[in-house]
Amino acid sequence: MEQYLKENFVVDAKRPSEQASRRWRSAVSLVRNPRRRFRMVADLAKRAEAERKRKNLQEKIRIALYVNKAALHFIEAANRVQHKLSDNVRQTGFGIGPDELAALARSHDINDLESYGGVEGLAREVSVSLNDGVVSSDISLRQNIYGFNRYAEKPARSFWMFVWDALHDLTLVILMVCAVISIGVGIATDGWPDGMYDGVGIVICILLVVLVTAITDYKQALQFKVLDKEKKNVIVQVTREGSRQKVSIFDLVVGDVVHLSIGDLVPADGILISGNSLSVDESSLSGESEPVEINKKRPFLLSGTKIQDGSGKMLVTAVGMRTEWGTLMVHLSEVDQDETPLQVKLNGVATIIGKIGLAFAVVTFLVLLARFLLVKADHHEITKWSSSDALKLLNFFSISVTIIVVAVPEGLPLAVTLSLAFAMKKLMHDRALVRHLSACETMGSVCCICTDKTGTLTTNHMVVNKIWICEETKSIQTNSNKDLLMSSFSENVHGILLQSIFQNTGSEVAKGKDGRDNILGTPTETAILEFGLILGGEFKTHHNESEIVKVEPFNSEKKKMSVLVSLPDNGGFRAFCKGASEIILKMCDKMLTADGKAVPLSEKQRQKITDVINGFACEALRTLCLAFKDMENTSGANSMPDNNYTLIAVVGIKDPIRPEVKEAVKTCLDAGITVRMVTGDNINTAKAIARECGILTDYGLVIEGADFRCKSPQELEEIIPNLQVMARSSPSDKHKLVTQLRSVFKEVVAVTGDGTNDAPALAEADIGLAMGIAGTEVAKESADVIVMDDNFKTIVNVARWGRSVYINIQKFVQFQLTVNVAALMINFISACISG
Ligand SMILES: Nc1ncnc2c1ncn2[C@@H]1O[C@H](COP(=O)(O)OP(=O)(O)OP(=O)(O)O)[C@@H](O)[C@H]1O
Ligand SMILES: [Ca+2]
Repeated sequence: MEQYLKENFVVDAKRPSEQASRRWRSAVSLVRNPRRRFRMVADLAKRAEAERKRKNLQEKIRIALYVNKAALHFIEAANRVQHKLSDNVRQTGFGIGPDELAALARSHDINDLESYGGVEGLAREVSVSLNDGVVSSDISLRQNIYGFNRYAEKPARSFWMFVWDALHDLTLVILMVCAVISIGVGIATDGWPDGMYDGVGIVICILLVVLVTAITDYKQALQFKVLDKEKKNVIVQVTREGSRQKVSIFDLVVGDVVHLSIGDLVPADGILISGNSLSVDESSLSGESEPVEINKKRPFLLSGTKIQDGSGKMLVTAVGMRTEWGTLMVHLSEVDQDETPLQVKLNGVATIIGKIGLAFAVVTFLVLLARFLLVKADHHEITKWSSSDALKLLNFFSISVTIIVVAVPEGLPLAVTLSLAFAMKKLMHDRALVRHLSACETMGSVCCICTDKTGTLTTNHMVVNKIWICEETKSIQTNSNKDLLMSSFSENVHGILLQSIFQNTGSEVAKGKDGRDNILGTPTETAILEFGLILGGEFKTHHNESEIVKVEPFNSEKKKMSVLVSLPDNGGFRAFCKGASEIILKMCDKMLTADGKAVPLSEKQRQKITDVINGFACEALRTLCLAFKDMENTSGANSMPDNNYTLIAVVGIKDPIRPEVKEAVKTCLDAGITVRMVTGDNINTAKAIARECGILTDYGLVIEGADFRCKSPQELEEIIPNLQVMARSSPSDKHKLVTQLRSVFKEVVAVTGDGTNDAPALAEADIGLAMGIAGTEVAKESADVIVMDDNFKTIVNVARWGRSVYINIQKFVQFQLTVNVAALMINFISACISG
C-alpha cells in the first residue's frame, strides 16, 4: 500500500509538476467520481488554457516592446490621427483622451511623448502639477474619465451554482434514480402512502448531503475571495496636494505622482518624472528576463513590472483595464489553489478503500441476487416475475450503491481542505496571510527557521541612541538639548552633518495635516532624519540647499547610499555617503575635526574608531557611518567615488527587541525547531541581539557573510549544523544557506525575508515568509505566507497551526476509517444475512 501511494500519490508542496498532478488524477480513475473528488483541486485543463492565453499575450507584448518596435510605431502613427477628444473629456478641461494617453506608455515611442512636450507637457494635459500631485477633490472626476485601477473580474458564483455542482455526484445520481424508481414501483405495489416511504427517505438523505456540501463549498469560495482581495491590495506612495502619502493601489488615478523604490510593483502604466539608477524587471509582462534601465531616453513604465533597483517618481497615464497588465490579470484572476501533498495522499487512501468498497458492493449484490434466485428456484417460481420482485432487485442494487457511498471516504481529502482553510482563517486573525494552502501543512513539519533580525526580532522603531563625532561619543535622548550636543563642534561641522543627513536620504519629512513633522521612509532613515530634526535641522531648507546631481539609492548588496550634489556659487561638487560602518570606514582616509577641518586618518585613529563601532555594536546598536568628499568636478566619473572620503560621524541606532521574542524562540527550541539568524547587520550587533533573544548559545557559531561565501562544500557541511548567526550577509548568502540546509541536511526550512533580493531565498525555502510591513512587493510575491505584523511570534504561531492541522487530520482519518470499515462490515454482513 505504501508503495502504491508513493508511486502514484506524491506531489511537491511547492509548485507541483504538471506530470505529478496528472498522475494522481488518473490513478483515481477506477472509483472516480470526478465532480466530488476533484472539486477542491486545481483544474488542470482550465489552467493550461489560461496559461496558453497568457503566453500568447506575453509574446505579443514582447514583440511590441522588443522586436518589432518600428512596425508598431508605424501602426500607432497611423492610428494617432484618429484620436479625437470626446466631448465629455473636453468639458472637464483635460487635454487628452484616455485611449490616446494609454497608448502612449504602451507604444514606448519617445517621439510621440515629445510631441506632447514630454512628461511636463503631459502633466499639463491631465491638469496636474508634477510637484504637488492631484487634488483630492477631482479624484472621482479622473476615475470617471480615465477609469478605475481595477481589473475585470469574473462575476461571483451564486449559491445555487454550488448546489448544482453538488448534485453532479455520480453516486448520488444513481441513488436518486433508484429513489424515483422505488417510489414509482412502491406505490404501484404497496399503494399510497406506504409504498413511497423508502424512496422518500433516500431523497431526503440526498438533499441533506447536497445542501451540506454546497454550503461548505460556498463558504470556502467566499473565504478564498476575501483572501485574494487582501493579497492584491497593495499600498503605494503618492504625492497628492503637495504631500507624500500612502494610498491603496485601487485608489490610484491617472495624473497621480507615484514614488517608486526598489522592490515595488509598478502599480499602473506611467512616464518617468525623475529617477536614480532605476531599472525594472519586465519579465512578468514580456518574458524578457534582462532588467531594463529606465531613464529620460526610455521613460516608460508598465504596470505589473517590478523595480529591480534604484528609485524614482512617475506620472500615471493609464490604469486598470487600459494597461496590458489588466488584460493579463484577467487570465490570472481565477482563484485556483494547488492541491497539497496531504490531500493527494489521502486521495490515494480513499482510492484504495474505494476499490475495496467496490469489490464488497459487487459481492454483496451477487450474494443477495444468488439468495433471491435460490429462494425463487426453491418455490419453482423462477419463470414468474412480479413487480415486487423488480422492487426487490432494485433494493439490492441500492444497497450495493449505499455500500459504495458508505465505504468510499470521499470526504477524506476534503477534510484537509477544510482544516487547512480553518487554520488559514485563524492565522489571518493572528496576522499571518497564507498565500498557498500547502504552506500551512508544510509549516507543521518545519525543523529550521532562518529569520531576519530587523523588524522580525526587533521592533523596527529605530532611534539614534549614540553618536561619535569629532572624537567624542555622545548619548542622545529624545529630549536632548541641541546646544549641548553641539557644544563640542563648530557651526561648520553642524552644517555638514545636517547636509549629509537631509540630502543623502531616500526618505522625506512632510508636514502632516496637524502641522507635525511626518517622516515617510525606512526605519533606519527615519531614525537619522529624526536625529537631524533634534539637531535643529529643517528638511526642506537643507534638502534644497544645493542641487542633487546624482543619487545611488540603498540596496542590501552594497549596504550603502550615496548622493552627489553641486554646491552653490560654483563651489564644486560634494559626494555624501552613508552606510554599514565597516564598509564606509574603509572608504575614508580623513576625518572631520571639531573646527570643521579634514585631517588624515592615522592607523591609531582608525583603530580607535573601529573600537567605537564595536562598542556601539556590542550594545546591540545598529551602526552607520556618515562621510563626504569634496570634488572640483565630476567629469568622466560615471559612478560615485568610492575612496578618499572624510568621515563625519558614526551613529549608533537603537532598535529594541520585541518583548515576546524570547519566549517565542524558546517555544521553537522546545518544539525541536532550530532558529538561525541571518542579518545584514554588523557581526557584533547581530551577536548581541541573538544572545538576548536566546538564539545564540555558548556553543553556537557566528559567521560573516563574506567568510561563508568562500567556504568549500566540505567546510560548509561541518559548520552549518552549529551555525546560529550569519552577519553582514548578502541576499545570495541567505539563498546559499537555504539550499545547503535543504539539499545536504534534508531539513524542512522556513525563511523570512523583506528585501527584493530575498526573493530567490524565499522561493527556494520550503516555506517563504515575507514581512508585511517592511517587506517589498517582490518579496511578498515569492512568499507562501505574509507575516502582516513582521513579528517572529507570528511565525511561531504559523508553525503551531501547521502542527495542529496535522494532528487534527490524523484524528479525522482515524475516525473516518473506523467508521468506514465498521459501516462496510455491518452493511455487508447484515445484507448477506437478512437480505
Ligand atoms: N537607508 C540606508 N542607507 C544607508 N545604509 C543603510 C540604510 N539602511 C541600512 N543601512 C546599512 O545597511 C545594513 C543592513 O543592510 P541589509 O538591508 O542587508 O540588512 P537589513 O535587512 O536591514 O537587516 P536584517 O537582515 O536584519 O533584516 C545596516 O546595518 C546599515 O548599516
Ligand atoms: Ca533583511
